[in-house]
Amino acid sequence: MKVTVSTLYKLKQDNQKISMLTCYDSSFAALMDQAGVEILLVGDSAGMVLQGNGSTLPVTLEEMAYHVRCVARGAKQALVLGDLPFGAYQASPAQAFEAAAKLMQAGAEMVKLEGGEYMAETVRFLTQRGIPVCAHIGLTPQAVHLFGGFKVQGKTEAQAQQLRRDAEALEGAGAVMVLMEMVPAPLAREITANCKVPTIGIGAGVDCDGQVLVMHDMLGVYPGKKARFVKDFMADAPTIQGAFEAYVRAVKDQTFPASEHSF
Ligand SMILES: Nc1nc(=O)c2c([nH]1)NC[C@@H]1CN(c3ccc(C(=O)N[C@@H](CCC(=O)O)C(=O)O)cc3)CN21
Ligand SMILES: CC(C)C(=O)C(=O)O
Ligand SMILES: [Mg+2]
Repeated sequence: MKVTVSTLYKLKQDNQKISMLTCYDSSFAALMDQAGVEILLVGDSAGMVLQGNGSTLPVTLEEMAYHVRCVARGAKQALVLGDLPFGAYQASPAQAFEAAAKLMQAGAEMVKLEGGEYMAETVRFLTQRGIPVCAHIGLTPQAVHLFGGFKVQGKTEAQAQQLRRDAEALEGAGAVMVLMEMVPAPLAREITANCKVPTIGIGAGVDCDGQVLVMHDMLGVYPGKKARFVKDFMADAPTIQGAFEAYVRAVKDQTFPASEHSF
């Protein structure tokens, strides 16, 4: 059955975990779709794992639209989530709408943007105009140069309080999903409990409503530094299809992420 926003709400209600992987092309999209991955995130991580840059900042909206078109052709059941790239949405709600519309026309069924409370106005602008939005909080990689590296967020009580406010404001503005990256597990658990919409974690512990990994990381083919939250599912799988299936199983039965993958 086609995965929709309602499917995701129902999974949260029923305490069933949601699996998400990044995907950039049609062949992998078909394999992930077959393996039962509910959401294919066309991530701006493409700038790192496909293009070889040291950050996600060089990725353009046109490049993202191209990958969304590729993935949308391979995805039959999975929901296609398109990442808005750096510089395409931060200037104003109107700029964000134009960029989001391009990804929706390319085949995205939801868009993701990075930022906390300060992006609530933009989230409201998009959702009021028919575009489902996933809000990405915690470590927002497009702000890597402000953070001074890909580091855990929300470690001090003041930062934790800000993250709680971020999730609340974005949900209040109409975000249909909240993604938390590099957030201490107990804080992500608390935010998830207080969120009506599903939360997805990466380096945010096992108690989020779902998990996401970058495909190249979980297949063990990314040559860069391996973050703590990464597990190589290819290590114990006979095929790539098997690795995708093992990932979905591990997310569903909550054996991934383990404490060694969490902060
Ligand atoms: N291949 C890949 N995987 C990703 O998960 C990913 C990307 N690229 N590109 C965009 C962002 C950047 N991300 C990253 C990149 C590195 C770390 C990392 O090395 N973290 C260390 C330091 C932790 C700390 O100092 O707080 C770690 O041990 O996890 C984390 C997230 C997550 N995203
Ligand atoms: C790491 C995930 C959440 C992402 O935003 C991406 O792959 O671009
Ligand atoms: Mg991204």
